[in-house]
Amino acid sequence: MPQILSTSDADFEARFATLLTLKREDATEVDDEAAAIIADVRTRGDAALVELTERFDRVTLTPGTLAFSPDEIENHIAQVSSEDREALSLAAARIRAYHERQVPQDASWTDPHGAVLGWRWGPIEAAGLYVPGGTASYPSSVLMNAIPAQVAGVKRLVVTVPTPDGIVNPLVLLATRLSGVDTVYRVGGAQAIAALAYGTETIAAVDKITGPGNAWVAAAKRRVFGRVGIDMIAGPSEILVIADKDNDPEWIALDLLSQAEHDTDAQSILITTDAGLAAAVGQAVEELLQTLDRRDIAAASWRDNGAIVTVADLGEAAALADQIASEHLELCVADPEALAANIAHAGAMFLGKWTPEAIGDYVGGPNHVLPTARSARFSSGLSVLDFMKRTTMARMTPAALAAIGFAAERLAMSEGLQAHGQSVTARLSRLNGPRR
Ligand SMILES: NC(=O)c1ccc[n+]([C@@H]2O[C@H](COP(=O)([O-])OP(=O)(O)OC[C@H]3O[C@@H](n4cnc5c(N)ncnc54)[C@H](O)[C@@H]3O)[C@@H](O)[C@H]2O)c1
Ligand SMILES: N[C@H](CO)Cc1c[nH]c[nH+]1
Ligand SMILES: [Zn+2]
Repeated sequence: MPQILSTSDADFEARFATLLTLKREDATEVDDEAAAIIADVRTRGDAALVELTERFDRVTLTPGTLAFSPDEIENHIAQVSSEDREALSLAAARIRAYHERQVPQDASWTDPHGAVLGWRWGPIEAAGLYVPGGTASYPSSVLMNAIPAQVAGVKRLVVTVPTPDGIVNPLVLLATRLSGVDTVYRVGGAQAIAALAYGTETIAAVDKITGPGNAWVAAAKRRVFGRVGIDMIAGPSEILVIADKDNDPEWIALDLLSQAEHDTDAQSILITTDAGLAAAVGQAVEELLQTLDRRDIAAASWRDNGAIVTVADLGEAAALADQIASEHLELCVADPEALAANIAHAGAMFLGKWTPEAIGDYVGGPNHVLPTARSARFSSGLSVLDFMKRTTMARMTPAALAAIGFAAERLAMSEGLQAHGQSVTARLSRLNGPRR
């Protein structure tokens, strides 16, 4: 059974606080396991990758077969049906059009003293894109990672993807072709993150790692941050649906299950103002669960991490939503824009009952690599900006230096940093002659 809560319950606060801690995403044991895997890959490189891939994905590789060869890629792609090609191309086109609007502008201006100031944007050089593949395959995640990177102008794009039992979805490889990926490595989990961060004999280290994954992937990304950049913590999926009484319980139940079926560590929560809808959705979830191929995963996620919360009004719902800061937030209410205006924290919002979260997973256009485990309180979904850096620019003229340099001298003196101050003084002296 999922958690059944009401804000009118005497123990609501305590139970809600527990709900916020249910996900295993940052559990200590997962973190310890990820740390051990990273240390192993750092020490033993390819040999560790080969061994860990055999242990976790049941695939026997050699350093020479860690990467898909161009011929293998072509042979897999040849199997893709025209219907699947068309669907993937439509998704790619919409994702590209959305992300092209994110390209930032350089800026440059002359201030009143004549100093030229501004900033310049440029791409990072090499990105490692993690594409999950442990229990499901994610061609859509290839597009969501690689298209913003390509739009940003990243020079080297590599993908790592686990291939359990040696199986790869050919659409994953087609997606890499559609989005400018240079190399695809069949490695997953914390070991893939370690290889991208530290490099091995075969896999060259990258500057930044992006992409979603399970709890081990998320923990590994946390750990390698600093050695390389990371986009965010994009761990096991989450959905929060806020619904009023005018909803079809089956639609809401399917939306909750759409994220529960990703992972036993996923989390699906319904907040509703209507007790009748709460009960009907609870029942619909139980019935629909039985029809899903991935019912074992979805049932475990719903049972262990799921919740149905009844609230007095949408104001209460908004306040709880900000605390949950869910990866996905569906607003199935009469005036979703008004409710959205009251909520600050969510990875992505889906407005109105005709916008199922799954549209955002595939073809909406916005990115589906999104912050989880409450990190939407301080981070955003993947974008072109994640693959770019901003460098500030400043050019002083003698007049500008003469006008503002004295303040730098004073501040340097107060910090006790003599060379700083003198680097300004030396120039001012040239302008004005030595000062007494
Ligand atoms: N937040 C997002 O933006 C987003 C987007 C898409 C998918 N996801 C999430 O991605 C995840 C995909 O998970 P997945 O498992 O299918 O694929 P995955 O590729 O993330 O993980 C598979 C790998 O996990 C490692 N692993 C599994 N069990 C382990 C263990 N006991 N110890 C150490 N390592 C272990 C293995 O190396 C395996 O190759 C799901 O949680 C899904 O919800 C999140
Ligand atoms: N819902 C996932 C993000 O949490 C993304 C995805 C890809 N395919 C299906 N779903
Ligand atoms: Zn999904």
